[in-house]
Amino acid sequence: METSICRHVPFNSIPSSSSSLNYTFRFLTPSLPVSLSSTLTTTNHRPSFPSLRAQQSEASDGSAIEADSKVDTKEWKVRNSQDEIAATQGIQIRRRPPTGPPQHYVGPFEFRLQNEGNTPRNILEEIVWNKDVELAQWKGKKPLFTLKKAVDNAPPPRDFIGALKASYSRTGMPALIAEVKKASPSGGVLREDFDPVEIAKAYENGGAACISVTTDQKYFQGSYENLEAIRNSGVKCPLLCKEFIVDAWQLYYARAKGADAVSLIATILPDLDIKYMTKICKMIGLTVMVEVQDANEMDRILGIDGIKLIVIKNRNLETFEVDISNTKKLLEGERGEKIRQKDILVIGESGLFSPADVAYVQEAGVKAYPKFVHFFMHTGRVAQIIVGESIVKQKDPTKGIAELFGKDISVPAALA
Ligand SMILES: O=C(O)c1ccccc1NCC(=O)[C@H](O)[C@H](O)COP(=O)(O)O
Repeated sequence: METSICRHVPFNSIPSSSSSLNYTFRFLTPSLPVSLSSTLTTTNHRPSFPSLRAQQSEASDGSAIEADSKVDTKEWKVRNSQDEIAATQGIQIRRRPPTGPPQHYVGPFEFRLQNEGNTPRNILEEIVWNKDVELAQWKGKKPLFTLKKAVDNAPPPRDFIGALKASYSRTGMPALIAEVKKASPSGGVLREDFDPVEIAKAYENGGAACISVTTDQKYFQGSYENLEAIRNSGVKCPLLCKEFIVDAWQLYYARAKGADAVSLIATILPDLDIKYMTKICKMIGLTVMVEVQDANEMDRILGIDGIKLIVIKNRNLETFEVDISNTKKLLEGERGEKIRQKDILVIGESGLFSPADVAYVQEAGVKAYPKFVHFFMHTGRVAQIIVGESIVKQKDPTKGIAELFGKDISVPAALA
């Protein structure tokens, strides 16, 4: 193995409060999270910070190579500092492969084996690394300023939360966000004859409140074209763009393609990114939900102001294990109380296949209120669910919804 090194210090042992890291962070991004600072400037698969590059080139006595080397070093430190900040919040997913330091780097704190650890540790990390490469290509083709124009011309955002509440009030059962997805890493290809618009219409006819559309191409065989086609097809249900969002560019793109809502994944995104992305969503009219899978993530998100929708995932994205009691666990005790106080809507997600599963998550987080109060109370309990596999696999997804709920929840013709 090639080495540039004499001693190996594990990544986590680099002092996260080192002045060099803090300096780099402030220098590049006075007010934005590091990961978002690249939104406006990245054009290839490695974030290059042109303004910094320009400054460095001017500062060196005309030596472009030396300047490039310094910039590479700074970029490398910035990327690593991103992961360090995330790690302090319990985030294990590394946003990019931790490639070794640039050739000329002689760091004050660390020496490292080159290429060590450049294999994703799990499927989620692999998806995120791939997203980074994909995004660089997309951004090259559609820079942010062109997207901003497209957002201005997009069909107006619809009331995602209103649709969920209306459905729950109508049926007394969790409002369904029905997922249009062709394949998934855990389930493989779920449906060969996949017509996204037909499936979305079948869901709407079956009583879905909202529709989730997976847009990741490589792992879910989804696309933004599917999202756009459903939006333009006359389907009235508000649309969730189900993506692995790692960059604000994706928010603009989702809105431009007609999305009404997006989901942010706490397993991937540090708090600062979530706060910043939430602000952007508000600006462009997207409803935000944040997905959590454990108590630490739930506590982090409950500490962020302005989050109105929390998705509790029953599938561990790192291991694929499904455990629907996760929803119940995360709503117990003080957490449940805080959710009620903050007026947050909870969505149960993944692994729901039967009326018993739906009833189980519906009961999760329920306090001992009289039944008629439950009927009007959306917060603090699971009054909405996201379901993909169990209904998309059915020959007739409309019937699939009735089977999932154990009854017909479609909107009566007189109300439609
Ligand atoms: O579903 C997967 O295999 C998967 C793997 C890695 C990351 C995310 C994954 N799923 C994303 C989703 O959000 C699911 O599509 C959603 O929870 C619906 O789940 P289900 O009803 O079990 O299809």
